[in-house]
This record gives sequence, structure tokens and C-alpha cells, in this order.
Amino acid sequence: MKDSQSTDVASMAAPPSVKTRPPFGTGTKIAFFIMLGVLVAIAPLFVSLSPYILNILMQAATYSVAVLGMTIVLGYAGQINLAQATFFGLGAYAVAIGTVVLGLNFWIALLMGIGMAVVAGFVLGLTTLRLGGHYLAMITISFQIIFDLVLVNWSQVTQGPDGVAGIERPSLFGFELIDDRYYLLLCMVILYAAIFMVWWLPQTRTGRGMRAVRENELAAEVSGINTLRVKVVAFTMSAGLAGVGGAFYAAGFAYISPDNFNFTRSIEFLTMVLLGGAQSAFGGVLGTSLLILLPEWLRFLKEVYLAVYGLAVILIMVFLPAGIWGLLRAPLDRRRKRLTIDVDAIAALDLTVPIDDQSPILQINDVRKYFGGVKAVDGVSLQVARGTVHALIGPNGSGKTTTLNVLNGIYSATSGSITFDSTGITSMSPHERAGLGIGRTFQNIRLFPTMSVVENVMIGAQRANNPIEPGREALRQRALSALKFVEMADKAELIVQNLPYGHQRLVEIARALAGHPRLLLLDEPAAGLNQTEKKELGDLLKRLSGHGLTIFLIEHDIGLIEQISDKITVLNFGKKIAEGTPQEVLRHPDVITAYLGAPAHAAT
Ligand SMILES: Nc1ncnc2c1ncn2[C@@H]1O[C@H](COP(=O)(O)OP(=O)(O)OP(=O)(O)O)[C@@H](O)[C@H]1O
Repeated sequence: MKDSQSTDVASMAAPPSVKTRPPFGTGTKIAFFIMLGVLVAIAPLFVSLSPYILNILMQAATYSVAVLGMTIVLGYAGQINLAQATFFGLGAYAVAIGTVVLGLNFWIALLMGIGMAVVAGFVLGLTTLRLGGHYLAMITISFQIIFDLVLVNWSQVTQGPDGVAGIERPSLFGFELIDDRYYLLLCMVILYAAIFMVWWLPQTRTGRGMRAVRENELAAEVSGINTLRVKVVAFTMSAGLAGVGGAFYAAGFAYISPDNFNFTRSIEFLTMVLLGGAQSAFGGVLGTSLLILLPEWLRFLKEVYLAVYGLAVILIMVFLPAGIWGLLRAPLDRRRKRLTIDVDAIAALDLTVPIDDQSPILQINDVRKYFGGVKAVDGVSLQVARGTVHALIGPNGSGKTTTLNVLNGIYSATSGSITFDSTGITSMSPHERAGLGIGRTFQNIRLFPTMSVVENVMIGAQRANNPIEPGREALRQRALSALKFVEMADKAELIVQNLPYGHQRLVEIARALAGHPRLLLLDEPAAGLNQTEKKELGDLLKRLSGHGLTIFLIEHDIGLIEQISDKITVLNFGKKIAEGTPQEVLRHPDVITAYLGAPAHAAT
């Protein structure tokens, strides 16, 4: 067993800050954003606009707030939501019924509306987000249709198809917002606050988690993200924003009816976010404004206007998959490739794992995993000693990956128990296991393709209980240190899907290392690598084990296994057939028969 305390002491010193040179600093962006906001918001006070135009702008502003919710749930978290008009309607009806029927103050009714939308979003998220894709689409559609039916048929409360009229605008600090221009100003302030929140979100832990879930949910969960929580938060925030938009819409137009909040409106919101660019706050607002203004601009076409309108939307969506905003910001993305990073200034990676006792770090006791009649893992027991490299080998289909998946919670065991560092983890979820310090890589690389290299690795660094300082900068520094360890720091700002295969493998290992693992699970790390890359991988694994990290790996490359392993366990048909040092195991007759099948190898 290696001494984990041998880690370079210098690496534990506070890391110096490493700066890249982004095109614009955050401060400049915020200043620009505020200036533009003030200009746009006060413009109607100085420019003479007809009541019709003011109405269109009010509609665009309130719709945009709801569409920003779609940016969060669809653009960031990748969850389909075809019920946004429901949440929009909850906000609107709370204000309408609250102020007109119950005589409540607007602001109280607004809070009620937001509360109702948030609760509905939370409940819908909680009950449906265990399902994904088509199922989620169908459930949100059903939710939308039920809401529509309730609005039309529960007429004692909603006033049915006639709708609610006479909704009054709020007053602010005693100032009545009857003038459309002032009400528009209020809507713009609300919109700006929403844009700022949605723009800022991806830079937070939660926002980064959402993007990771969108890109690869399984990898996000295994890296320590509570994916269900992230999805529910996305749904809840999205519903809350829609509620806000709906409330201001209702007060702005004084009259609402069920037609404003039906399935067609939800599809409109979806189209708006996709058209503008689902992954950007600005895209959502752009798409909303365009879809509201386009019919006005095309009105001169008279009868053919609807056809041209539809065609324009289809063409934009087909030829601009990232939306119009994606096209506009492409030059900025190109500049990103030229960002430089001072690799020498990055602190060395601290991999220190305290060895408090000599008991095995991992104990698998009589674990079985059956898929119907297939006994993929059939009563396997093994122990992994601290600070060792332990390999799991066996012929194809012998149950290796299934064992690893049961180990980190992707599959729950049919029976048996698993103890990690004296804690029973058998019934824990993958993210909870990651939170204890179990890192993992996959046989088929699972990264977050459209995120940058450093963002990918930051996801690993933000697992629960990672012993690093709080805050974004500490996460980034940890990620850069992990990248430096695998010699990928100079590529930190590149988008990960543009890297060659071998580099992507290293990024995946760095992501696991950034989480300060006490146990690293590697599933065929050498798969797909050429001879040079395999040699480099072998050296990297030796460096890792030299730091005292415990590694449990599956690998088919016997040369690599012999080179780095302290102990080998061999599986065949889901059962353990041999265990011991490489010398013992690779000469074991059962192993030669079952796995190696080449007596010549035994003689080497
Ligand atoms: N989700 C699943 N559903 C049904 N059967 C499965 C599932 N996953 C694995 N199996 C079966 O379990 C057995 C063990 O598969 P597993 O992938 O664990 O083997 P392996 O040793 O990792 O193979 P390889 O070396 O080819 O990756 C195989 O027969 C496989 O078909």
C-alpha cells in the first residue's frame, strides 16, 4: 500500500488565481446590460408611441418573462415543457380573480399567483421528472389540457369562457400606473430583473448542474449532481417566471379569458424560445419579440401573410438550430478559442486522502444483479484495500460493467451489500455515493459535449462534501488543477466535443479527480486509445496511485493491468473465479481457460 501522505505539500498551499482573457469582463457586461436596460425602459417615456404599439410592447415584455422560464427548463435543463401557458394562466387568473372578485390588493394577488404557479411547477416537476422525453411531453400536454378544461368549465370561480374583465393595474408607492407608458416601464423593469437572473444562472452551481443534466444526465448524477433536484428546481423557477409574466399581462390588458392560456399559447412560448435561441436569456427575449412583431411587419402581405410567417419561422428553425441568438454570438465563441491560460500559475492538484484506518475502503458482499433471467452478477464478494490499484477482468459479458454500475448506484443490487469506508451505501443514489468520494469514468466517454473543458471538470468539483473553499473561483481553480494533472490545462476553454478522443478521456478522468475522490472507478480507460496514448494513460495511473489514491478499474489490456495493478479479481458468467496478484491470477488455469484462452500467455 502506498503512503497517501506523500502528496506534494506545496500543492496544499492556497492556489494562485488563474486568469484567462475573456472578450469582455463580467463587470463590463453588467454595466452594458444595465445601460441598455435603462435606455430601452425609459425610451417609451420620450418617444411618442401609439397605444397600439405600447400594447404590443407590453405583450412582448410579459410574454418574454414567461419565455425566460422556458429558457431555464428547456434551454438550460433540457426538459420539455408544453404547459408553460398553464403557469402563465395561474399568475394571470390569480391577479384577475384576486383583484376583481376578492378585492385584494394587486401585489397580494401577484404573490398568490406566483405561489400557485411555483407550487404547480414543483408538483408537476416532482411527479413527472422521473420520466423524460416523450413521457414528459405527454404529461405536460395533459396538464395543460386539464387546466384549459378547468378554466372553461369551473365557471363559478373562473367565470368560464367569458373570462374576467375590469382587472385594474397596480399602484406603486401611491402612484397609479394607468398610463400605458408607466405600466410598460414597470413591465420592462420586471423583464430586466428576469433577464439578469436567467443570464446569471448558468454561472451558478445550480445553473451549471442544469446544463450538465441537459448534456448527459447519467454522467451528471454520477459526478455528484442531484439530477432530480436540479430538474425540479428548473421546473419550479420556470413556472414562477411564467406566473410573474401572466400576472402583469392580466393587469396590463384588463381582460383575460381561457383562450389566452391554452395549448396553442404553450406552443407559441416553445416556438419563441427555440426561435430566439433556447440556451440564452437574450435569445428568449429576441424570439418573443420577433414572433410578436413579425405578424405586424407582415400584415401588408394580406392573405398570404400567415403562409409567409409560418415559412419564415420554419426556415429560421431549420437553418439556425441554436436560434437567432446562436448566430449572433458565433463571433464571440470563435474568440473564445483564442483565450490563453497561464498553465504555470495553476496550483498542483491536491489528491491527499487521509488514511485513518487499515480496513478495506470498499467491501462488496455477495452482490447479485439479475436482469430477469440474466444473472449478470451472481454472488460476487471482494474487498479493495486502501491505496491500491485493483483490477476487475473477465471475458466479454462476464458482469464487470454491471458490477461497477451496482457499485456506484446506477443499478440497485438484486441482493447483497456494499460498504464504502465503513458506510453502507447499498441503497444510496449515484450522486450520494459521489458525495462520499467515489469518482467514476465510463467505457463510452460521457462528457457534457457543448460545455467547455473547464466547465466539464467543474461539475466534478462541485460534488457535495468536496473539501474545497466555497465559491465559483475555488471550483474553477480545482478544475484547472485537475486538468493540469492530466496535462490538459491549456485546453481549458475549448468546447469539449471538439477535442480528439484521447483528450476527452483525460477530461473525463480530470472531472473525477476534481471531486477529490477517495476511490476512483475506471471502466476500460484504455478503450479506443492508440499505443502512445495507452502508454501515457499507464503513466498517469501510476502517478495517481503514487499519490495514494485507491483505483478500481475494469480493463481488457492485460499489459496495462500487469503494469499497474496490485491485485486482480476475475469474473466469468457473473461469478468470481480467481483473485490475487497479477502473477498469481494470470497463471491461474481457470483464468487461462475462461478469459485468456492462450496458454502461451501463461508462460510469459
Ligand atoms: N441493462 C441490462 N439489461 C439486461 N441485460 C443486461 C443489462 N446490462 C447488462 N446485461 C447483461 O449482463 C451481462 C453482463 O454484462 P456486462 O456489461 O456487465 O459485462 P462486461 O463484463 O462488462 O462486458 P464487456 O467486457 O463486453 O463490457 C451480459 O450478458 C449483458 O448482456
